[in-house]
Amino acid sequence: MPSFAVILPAAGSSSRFGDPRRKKPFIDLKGRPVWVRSLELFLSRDDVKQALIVLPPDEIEWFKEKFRANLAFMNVEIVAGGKERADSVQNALARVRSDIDFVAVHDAARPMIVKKWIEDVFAAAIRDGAAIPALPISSTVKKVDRDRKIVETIPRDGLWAAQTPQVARRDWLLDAFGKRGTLAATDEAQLLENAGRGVTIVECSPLNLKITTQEDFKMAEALVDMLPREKTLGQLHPFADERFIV
Ligand SMILES: Nc1ccn([C@@H]2O[C@H](COP(=O)(O)OP(=O)(O)OP(=O)(O)O)[C@@H](O)[C@H]2O)c(=O)n1
Ligand SMILES: C[C@](O)(CO)[C@H](O)COP(=O)(O)O
Repeated sequence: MPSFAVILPAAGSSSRFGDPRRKKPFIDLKGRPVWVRSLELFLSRDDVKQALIVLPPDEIEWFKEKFRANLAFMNVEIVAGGKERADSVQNALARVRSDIDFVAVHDAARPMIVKKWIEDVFAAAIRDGAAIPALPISSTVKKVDRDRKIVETIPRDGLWAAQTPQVARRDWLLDAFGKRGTLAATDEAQLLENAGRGVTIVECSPLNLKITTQEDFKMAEALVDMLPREKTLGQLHPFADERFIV
Protein backbone atom coordinates (compact mmCIF):
# COMPACT_ATOMS: atom_id res chain seq x y z
CA MET A 1 0.00 0.00 0.00
CA PRO A 2 1.51 3.39 -0.98
CA SER A 3 2.20 5.70 1.94
CA PHE A 4 1.04 9.32 2.21
CA ALA A 5 2.01 12.42 4.13
CA VAL A 6 -0.59 15.14 4.57
CA ILE A 7 0.40 18.81 4.76
CA LEU A 8 -2.16 21.25 6.18
CA PRO A 9 -1.24 24.85 5.32
CA ALA A 10 -2.69 27.01 8.13
CA ALA A 11 -0.22 29.90 8.20
CA GLY A 12 -2.24 32.47 6.26
CA SER A 13 -3.29 35.87 7.58
CA SER A 14 -7.04 35.40 6.93
CA SER A 15 -7.15 38.99 5.63
CA ARG A 16 -10.25 38.40 3.50
CA PHE A 17 -12.02 36.91 6.53
CA GLY A 18 -12.10 40.41 7.94
CA ASP A 19 -11.84 39.61 11.64
CA PRO A 20 -8.32 40.33 12.94
CA ARG A 21 -9.15 38.56 16.22
CA ARG A 22 -9.90 35.31 14.48
CA LYS A 23 -7.91 33.40 11.88
CA LYS A 24 -9.95 30.95 9.85
CA PRO A 25 -8.19 27.65 10.66
CA PHE A 26 -8.44 28.20 14.42
CA ILE A 27 -12.07 29.23 14.87
CA ASP A 28 -14.66 26.84 16.23
CA LEU A 29 -16.98 25.32 13.65
CA LYS A 30 -19.95 23.82 15.49
CA GLY A 31 -17.95 22.13 18.20
CA ARG A 32 -14.60 21.48 16.58
CA PRO A 33 -11.85 23.78 15.31
CA VAL A 34 -11.76 24.29 11.53
CA TRP A 35 -8.24 22.80 11.29
CA VAL A 36 -9.31 19.67 13.19
CA ARG A 37 -12.19 19.10 10.77
CA SER A 38 -9.83 19.64 7.82
CA LEU A 39 -7.24 17.15 9.10
CA GLU A 40 -9.01 14.42 11.06
CA LEU A 41 -10.28 12.25 8.20
CA PHE A 42 -6.73 12.01 6.83
CA LEU A 43 -5.40 10.87 10.21
CA SER A 44 -8.05 8.14 10.36
CA ARG A 45 -6.51 6.46 7.27
CA ASP A 46 -4.02 3.59 7.56
CA ASP A 47 -2.03 4.86 4.55
CA VAL A 48 -1.36 8.30 6.05
CA LYS A 49 1.95 7.87 7.87
CA GLN A 50 2.85 11.52 8.56
CA ALA A 51 0.89 14.73 9.14
CA LEU A 52 2.27 18.26 9.25
CA ILE A 53 0.42 21.50 10.02
CA VAL A 54 1.98 24.78 8.92
CA LEU A 55 1.41 27.71 11.29
CA PRO A 56 2.27 31.41 11.51
CA PRO A 57 5.70 31.32 13.20
CA ASP A 58 4.65 33.73 15.95
CA GLU A 59 1.55 31.71 16.83
CA ILE A 60 3.07 28.27 17.28
CA GLU A 61 3.33 28.43 21.08
CA TRP A 62 -0.21 29.85 21.34
CA PHE A 63 -1.48 27.01 19.10
CA LYS A 64 0.23 24.31 21.17
CA GLU A 65 -1.42 25.60 24.34
CA LYS A 66 -4.86 26.35 22.95
CA PHE A 67 -5.21 22.99 21.18
CA ARG A 68 -3.39 20.82 23.70
CA ALA A 69 -6.44 18.54 24.06
CA ASN A 70 -6.56 17.87 20.31
CA LEU A 71 -2.81 17.48 19.92
CA ALA A 72 -2.84 14.87 22.70
CA PHE A 73 -4.44 12.39 20.30
CA MET A 74 -3.62 13.80 16.88
CA ASN A 75 -0.08 12.91 15.84
CA VAL A 76 0.73 16.04 13.84
CA GLU A 77 4.08 17.81 13.41
CA ILE A 78 4.20 21.60 13.53
CA VAL A 79 6.07 23.58 10.86
CA ALA A 80 6.62 27.34 10.63
CA GLY A 81 4.89 28.95 7.65
CA GLY A 82 6.22 31.40 5.09
CA LYS A 83 5.15 34.59 3.34
CA GLU A 84 3.15 32.86 0.60
CA ARG A 85 1.17 29.62 0.66
CA ALA A 86 3.82 28.01 -1.57
CA ASP A 87 6.54 28.96 0.94
CA SER A 88 4.53 27.35 3.72
CA VAL A 89 4.02 24.16 1.75
CA GLN A 90 7.69 24.08 0.78
CA ASN A 91 8.73 24.34 4.44
CA ALA A 92 6.59 21.33 5.28
CA LEU A 93 7.63 19.36 2.19
CA ALA A 94 11.23 19.57 3.39
CA ARG A 95 10.12 17.71 6.55
CA VAL A 96 8.31 14.87 4.78
CA ARG A 97 10.07 11.57 5.44
CA SER A 98 12.02 10.08 2.54
CA ASP A 99 10.13 6.75 2.84
CA ILE A 100 6.80 8.44 2.04
CA ASP A 101 5.47 7.81 -1.50
CA PHE A 102 2.85 10.54 -1.95
CA VAL A 103 2.14 13.97 -0.46
CA ALA A 104 -1.37 15.43 -0.05
CA VAL A 105 -1.69 19.17 0.54
CA HIS A 106 -5.06 20.20 1.96
CA ASP A 107 -6.06 23.75 2.87
CA ALA A 108 -6.76 24.02 6.60
CA ALA A 109 -9.56 26.35 5.46
CA ARG A 110 -11.43 23.49 3.73
CA PRO A 111 -13.10 21.74 6.71
CA MET A 112 -16.00 20.21 4.78
CA ILE A 113 -13.83 17.41 3.35
CA VAL A 114 -15.40 13.96 3.37
CA LYS A 115 -13.94 10.46 3.06
CA LYS A 116 -15.08 9.84 -0.54
CA TRP A 117 -13.37 12.90 -1.97
CA ILE A 118 -10.11 11.89 -0.29
CA GLU A 119 -10.46 8.32 -1.60
CA ASP A 120 -11.13 9.51 -5.15
CA VAL A 121 -8.15 11.88 -5.33
CA PHE A 122 -5.77 9.45 -3.59
CA ALA A 123 -6.73 6.69 -6.07
CA ALA A 124 -6.22 8.99 -9.07
CA ALA A 125 -2.82 10.13 -7.77
CA ILE A 126 -1.70 6.51 -7.24
CA ARG A 127 -2.79 5.73 -10.82
CA ASP A 128 -1.48 8.86 -12.57
CA GLY A 129 1.20 10.33 -10.29
CA ALA A 130 -0.69 13.53 -9.41
CA ALA A 131 -4.35 14.51 -9.03
CA ILE A 132 -6.49 17.32 -7.63
CA PRO A 133 -10.21 17.77 -6.97
CA ALA A 134 -11.91 20.47 -9.01
CA LEU A 135 -15.26 21.72 -10.22
CA PRO A 136 -16.24 22.73 -13.76
CA ILE A 137 -17.06 26.44 -13.84
CA SER A 138 -20.84 26.71 -14.13
CA SER A 139 -21.25 30.51 -14.18
CA THR A 140 -20.32 32.83 -17.02
CA VAL A 141 -16.79 34.15 -16.41
CA LYS A 142 -16.10 37.85 -16.71
CA LYS A 143 -12.76 39.65 -16.75
CA VAL A 144 -13.30 42.94 -14.84
CA ASP A 145 -11.23 46.15 -14.63
CA ARG A 146 -10.42 48.26 -11.56
CA ASP A 147 -13.63 50.26 -12.07
CA ARG A 148 -15.65 47.07 -11.83
CA LYS A 149 -16.51 47.28 -15.51
CA ILE A 150 -16.56 44.12 -17.61
CA VAL A 151 -13.60 43.95 -19.95
CA GLU A 152 -14.46 40.66 -21.61
CA THR A 153 -16.28 37.37 -21.20
CA ILE A 154 -13.92 34.42 -20.87
CA PRO A 155 -15.18 31.26 -22.62
CA ARG A 156 -15.82 28.82 -19.78
CA ASP A 157 -15.40 25.61 -21.77
CA GLY A 158 -12.58 23.64 -20.20
CA LEU A 159 -12.35 25.95 -17.16
CA TRP A 160 -12.36 24.26 -13.74
CA ALA A 161 -11.99 25.65 -10.22
CA ALA A 162 -9.22 23.82 -8.35
CA GLN A 163 -9.72 22.56 -4.79
CA THR A 164 -7.66 20.51 -2.32
CA PRO A 165 -6.37 17.93 -1.30
CA GLN A 166 -3.79 18.24 -4.07
CA VAL A 167 -1.89 14.96 -4.20
CA ALA A 168 1.33 14.00 -5.99
CA ARG A 169 4.28 11.63 -5.82
CA ARG A 170 6.76 13.02 -3.33
CA ASP A 171 9.59 13.00 -5.86
CA TRP A 172 7.44 14.91 -8.40
CA LEU A 173 6.53 17.54 -5.82
CA LEU A 174 10.14 17.97 -4.69
CA ASP A 175 11.18 18.36 -8.33
CA ALA A 176 8.36 20.86 -9.00
CA PHE A 177 9.24 23.02 -5.99
CA GLY A 178 12.90 22.84 -7.05
CA LYS A 179 11.89 24.38 -10.37
CA ARG A 180 9.57 27.00 -8.76
CA GLY A 181 11.86 29.98 -9.37
CA THR A 182 9.82 33.19 -9.12
CA LEU A 183 6.54 31.53 -10.14
CA ALA A 184 3.79 32.96 -7.88
CA ALA A 185 1.96 29.65 -7.71
CA THR A 186 -1.33 29.62 -5.80
CA ASP A 187 -1.57 25.85 -5.73
CA GLU A 188 0.71 22.81 -6.02
CA ALA A 189 -0.75 21.76 -9.39
CA GLN A 190 0.60 24.93 -11.00
CA LEU A 191 4.13 23.98 -9.92
CA LEU A 192 3.66 20.43 -11.22
CA GLU A 193 2.38 21.79 -14.55
CA ASN A 194 5.39 24.12 -14.68
CA ALA A 195 7.64 21.09 -14.21
CA GLY A 196 5.94 19.31 -17.10
CA ARG A 197 3.98 16.80 -15.00
CA GLY A 198 0.48 15.66 -15.97
CA VAL A 199 -2.05 16.39 -13.22
CA THR A 200 -5.39 14.57 -13.31
CA ILE A 201 -8.61 16.38 -12.41
CA VAL A 202 -11.10 14.53 -10.21
CA GLU A 203 -14.54 16.12 -10.29
CA CYS A 204 -15.51 17.05 -6.77
CA SER A 205 -18.28 18.99 -5.05
CA PRO A 206 -19.14 22.64 -4.39
CA LEU A 207 -19.53 21.47 -0.78
CA ASN A 208 -15.73 21.18 -0.54
CA LEU A 209 -15.67 24.90 0.03
CA LYS A 210 -12.75 26.99 1.18
CA ILE A 211 -13.55 29.36 4.03
CA THR A 212 -12.29 32.72 2.76
CA THR A 213 -14.94 35.19 3.93
CA GLN A 214 -17.47 35.43 6.76
CA GLU A 215 -20.16 34.37 4.27
CA ASP A 216 -18.23 31.17 3.54
CA PHE A 217 -18.11 30.46 7.27
CA LYS A 218 -21.89 30.84 7.54
CA MET A 219 -22.28 28.37 4.67
CA ALA A 220 -19.92 25.94 6.40
CA GLU A 221 -21.97 26.13 9.60
CA ALA A 222 -25.07 25.22 7.64
CA LEU A 223 -23.28 22.39 5.81
CA VAL A 224 -21.84 20.71 8.92
CA ASP A 225 -25.17 19.12 9.66
CA MET A 226 -25.72 18.11 6.02
CA LEU A 227 -22.53 16.29 5.06
CA PRO A 228 -21.95 12.62 5.88
CA ARG A 229 -19.09 12.78 8.37
CA GLU A 230 -17.83 9.27 8.85
CA LYS A 231 -16.47 8.55 12.28
CA THR A 232 -13.61 10.93 12.90
CA LEU A 233 -10.48 10.51 14.95
CA GLY A 234 -12.03 12.56 17.72
CA GLN A 235 -14.92 10.16 17.95
CA LEU A 236 -12.65 7.12 17.58
CA HIS A 237 -10.22 8.10 20.31
CA PRO A 238 -11.33 6.97 23.79
CA PHE A 239 -9.86 10.02 25.53
CA ALA A 240 -10.96 12.67 23.02
CA ASP A 241 -12.07 15.86 24.66
CA GLU A 242 -15.86 15.68 24.53
CA ARG A 243 -16.01 19.41 23.80
CA PHE A 244 -14.53 18.69 20.36
CA ILE A 245 -17.07 16.07 19.34
CA VAL A 246 -20.29 17.10 17.66
N1 LIG B 1 1.45 32.19 3.61
C1 LIG B 1 0.39 31.34 3.68
C2 LIG B 1 -0.86 31.68 3.06
C3 LIG B 1 -1.92 30.79 3.17
N2 LIG B 1 -1.74 29.62 3.86
C4 LIG B 1 -2.84 28.69 4.02
O1 LIG B 1 -3.31 28.27 2.75
C5 LIG B 1 -4.72 28.02 2.83
C6 LIG B 1 -5.45 28.73 1.71
O2 LIG B 1 -5.10 30.10 1.77
P1 LIG B 1 -6.20 31.27 1.95
O3 LIG B 1 -7.58 30.73 1.96
O4 LIG B 1 -5.85 32.36 1.00
O5 LIG B 1 -5.88 31.75 3.44
P2 LIG B 1 -5.29 33.17 3.83
O6 LIG B 1 -4.05 33.41 3.05
O7 LIG B 1 -5.21 33.18 5.32
O8 LIG B 1 -6.47 34.14 3.35
P3 LIG B 1 -6.27 35.66 2.87
O9 LIG B 1 -5.72 35.56 1.46
O10 LIG B 1 -7.70 36.18 2.89
O11 LIG B 1 -5.38 36.34 3.84
C7 LIG B 1 -5.20 28.50 4.21
O12 LIG B 1 -5.47 27.39 5.04
C8 LIG B 1 -4.05 29.34 4.71
O13 LIG B 1 -3.92 29.29 6.12
C9 LIG B 1 -0.50 29.29 4.44
O14 LIG B 1 -0.35 28.21 5.05
N3 LIG B 1 0.53 30.15 4.33
C1 LIG C 1 -5.11 25.79 -3.24
C2 LIG C 1 -6.41 26.45 -3.60
O1 LIG C 1 -7.37 26.22 -2.58
C3 LIG C 1 -6.92 25.88 -4.90
O2 LIG C 1 -8.05 26.60 -5.33
C4 LIG C 1 -6.27 27.97 -3.76
O3 LIG C 1 -5.35 28.25 -4.80
C5 LIG C 1 -5.78 28.61 -2.48
O4 LIG C 1 -5.68 30.00 -2.77
P1 LIG C 1 -5.53 30.98 -1.53
O5 LIG C 1 -5.53 32.37 -2.08
O6 LIG C 1 -4.23 30.59 -0.89
O7 LIG C 1 -6.73 30.69 -0.68
